[in-house]
Amino acid sequence: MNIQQLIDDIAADVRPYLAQAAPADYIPALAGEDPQQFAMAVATLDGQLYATGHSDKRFSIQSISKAFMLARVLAVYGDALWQRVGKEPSGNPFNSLVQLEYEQGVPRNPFINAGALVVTDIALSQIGDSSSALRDFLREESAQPALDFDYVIAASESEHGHRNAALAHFMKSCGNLHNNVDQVLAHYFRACSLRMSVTELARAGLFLANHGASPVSGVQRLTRSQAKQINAIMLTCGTYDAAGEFAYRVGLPCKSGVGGGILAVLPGKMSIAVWSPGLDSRGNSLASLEALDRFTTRSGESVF
Ligand SMILES: NC(=O)CC[C@H](N)C(=O)O
Repeated sequence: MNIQQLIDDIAADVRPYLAQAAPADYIPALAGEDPQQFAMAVATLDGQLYATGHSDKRFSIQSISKAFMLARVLAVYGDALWQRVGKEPSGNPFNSLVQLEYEQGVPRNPFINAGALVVTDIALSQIGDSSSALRDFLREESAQPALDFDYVIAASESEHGHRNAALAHFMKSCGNLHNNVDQVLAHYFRACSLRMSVTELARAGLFLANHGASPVSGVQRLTRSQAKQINAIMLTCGTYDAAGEFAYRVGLPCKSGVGGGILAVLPGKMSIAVWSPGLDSRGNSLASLEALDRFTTRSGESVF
């Protein structure tokens, strides 16, 4: 398979979709991204890196940070995590409040916002400065020491983050947040604001493709079994209430973010990152989904 040719063709094919979607506007600092941008990168376990489009442009990774934060917390805290958050698909939007009250403040999974707030809370208790630890982790895993937060985006989200604050306060009232609510929210928003390019993201995802062992840093980040667990949760919950459609069309564990990025993992082979800021109605990048669908369909590669 000629991966470079394939992703160049895909970049051309998805161009019509770029005009059909708009960036997230509930975080005002994200709304200004030009929706005509598209980038895709593939990092393989045999050390190759392929890229097309605006592949050096850094964007806000938003909820893709949830996959890395979960990896950090699972590594240090282990299965005790699952007493505080579930691992079932929610079937609801990522910022939904309604299920949380029925289920006594225990979020369905770590990839909806409520679940990520709990994971952040555990990270604060176990690791300390959870957002800086995540930034340092991603600097190592992308071999890019200059990666950083976007403080403007973090502040914009903090100012408008009333839903996340509602989720966090509700969970605090149920006893499922142990740290100060404002502190948890600040670390969560900062982690979401991290800026990375698709090439950096594809490289950073390689430890998930390589059964927990990072070919970039040389560190065993997760056990083989934990890497399988995270990939499984990405497949079933990583794209919220579109996880069924992603499994059907793409057939890879994926984690999306409202910045327009999606990280996809083909265990044993490669990590793929796609970015285009325009979102569909469920908060996933429209062109990135189209690109991943074409990638697995044309290459015949998927977990199925
Ligand atoms: N799906 C997302 O990327 C959501 C992340 C965003 N920071 C939020 O909390 O709303």
